[in-house]
Amino acid sequence: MLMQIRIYNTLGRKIQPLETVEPQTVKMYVCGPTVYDYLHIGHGRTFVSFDAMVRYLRLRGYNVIRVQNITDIDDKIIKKAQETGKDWTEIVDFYTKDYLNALTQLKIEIDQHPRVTYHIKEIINFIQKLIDKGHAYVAKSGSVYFDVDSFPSYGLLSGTKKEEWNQGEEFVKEKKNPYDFALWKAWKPGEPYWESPWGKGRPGWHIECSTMSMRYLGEEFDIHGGGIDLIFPHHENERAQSEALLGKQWVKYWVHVSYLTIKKEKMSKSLGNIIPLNEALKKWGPSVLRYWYLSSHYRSSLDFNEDSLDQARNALTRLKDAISIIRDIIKEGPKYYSKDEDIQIQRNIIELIKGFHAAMSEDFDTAKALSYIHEIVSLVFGKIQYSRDFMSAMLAFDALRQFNYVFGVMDEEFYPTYEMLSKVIDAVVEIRNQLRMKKMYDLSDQIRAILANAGVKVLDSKDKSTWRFE
Ligand SMILES: Nc1ncnc2c1ncn2[C@@H]1O[C@H](COP(=O)(O)OP(=O)(O)OP(=O)(O)O)[C@@H](O)[C@H]1O
Ligand SMILES: [Zn+2]
Repeated sequence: MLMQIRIYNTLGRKIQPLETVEPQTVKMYVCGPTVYDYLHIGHGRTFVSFDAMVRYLRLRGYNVIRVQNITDIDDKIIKKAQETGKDWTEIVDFYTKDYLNALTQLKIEIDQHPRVTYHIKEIINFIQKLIDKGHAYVAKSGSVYFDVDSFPSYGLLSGTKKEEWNQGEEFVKEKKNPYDFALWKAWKPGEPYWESPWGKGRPGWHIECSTMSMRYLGEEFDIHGGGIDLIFPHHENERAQSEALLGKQWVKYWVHVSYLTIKKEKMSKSLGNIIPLNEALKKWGPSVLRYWYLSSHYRSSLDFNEDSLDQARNALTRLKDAISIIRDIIKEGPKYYSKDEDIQIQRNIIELIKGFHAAMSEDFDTAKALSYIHEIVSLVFGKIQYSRDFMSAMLAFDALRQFNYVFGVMDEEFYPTYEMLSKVIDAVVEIRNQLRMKKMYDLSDQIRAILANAGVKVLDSKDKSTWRFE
């Protein structure tokens, strides 16, 4: 029996067994960025944390559908356009590229990147239904607000009370209650707009995520996530709108990643203490960043300092060294006998792999999972490297392969890319060419045989050799 996966649900504030809506399938929606500026490493932490969850679920055989939206219309975008004198679409296109590029570098594959402005029709339909059901009202200006009093369990997700429901929007007299929030914002001169039954305007922030998640994941889905700053008001509002529309439970598990901090303060554009993600990627590379992010549990805060990144880099190097030792032992081939001590080590490794899964299964505790991997690595350096026991090496290799499937920090070690391989083969073929020109045919034939043995066929013509995989 595989270990049951359990997950902390902000709704209810406890760890619960993961029971999915559809068997063996997890549908997940994560709130993506508002594309008005470069991403910082705080954003990266949230996205990589969810990526590790997705990878672990896949390792455990779940089909995972992952949607992560792009907020491409918002007050912040309009403000940035006004400040820079650029068109808002130019701002959006530029920072969307920065975001997608960061995801690619961080090896995060999203299945669907819905953009708000591509879903205006669906958003308008959603709002209209809320009005028809008496959960929303059109104000004098043409803005539409959600009537919070019409949704009795408002505040349940965030555990907040009425006194705390200030929506952070400027106080608008036309609202029934100050805590009502905008579903549709009436047009103001100089702003982009779309036509709607209530006049020109644009969608509010919260309605977009309700509409797009429901469109791609259905009326009931498993995980809705983001950073903890989104619990209130964003997710509270999303839940209110969606459950008001559906009249039933919408999301099963609300999952939130804690802050990345710097000097113990939230990293945030408004506080001016950010480290741009693209700079960090240049300085440390995606694998070190991923390793560093995942060396803490997603529900604890993670404080940035250069030393801890250097430590991550060293730990990763040690892992890579362990893999090369393991590979050498595996290359030596199976043994016909293992000593008692080796059998003990083999059993240890199996227990450590179980520990890895137990940690990942208990609310995706990557920090604890990593500690089991370190123990395996210590066995490689301390024992297996000397015993050269084949089965111990195979088990350690399997552990590291599973670890990497989740952490995604040593892909080159396990799956060299075509690009990388072809560069190496090009170099070898070029050296062989030079040997042929010097008429050193013995050596060049030897190289051809070695390549053939590795599945690479060398094709000689008069003055040039090419190659292809057999
Ligand atoms: N310091 C941080 N640590 C972890 N996650 C963060 C941090 N800052 C933002 N996030 C998360 O990144 C995602 C995208 O955030 P969003 O675009 O709303 O950020 P933002 O509000 O523009 O950023 P900032 O908070 O710097 O102003 C959200 O899920 C958010 O919770
Ligand atoms: Zn959202």
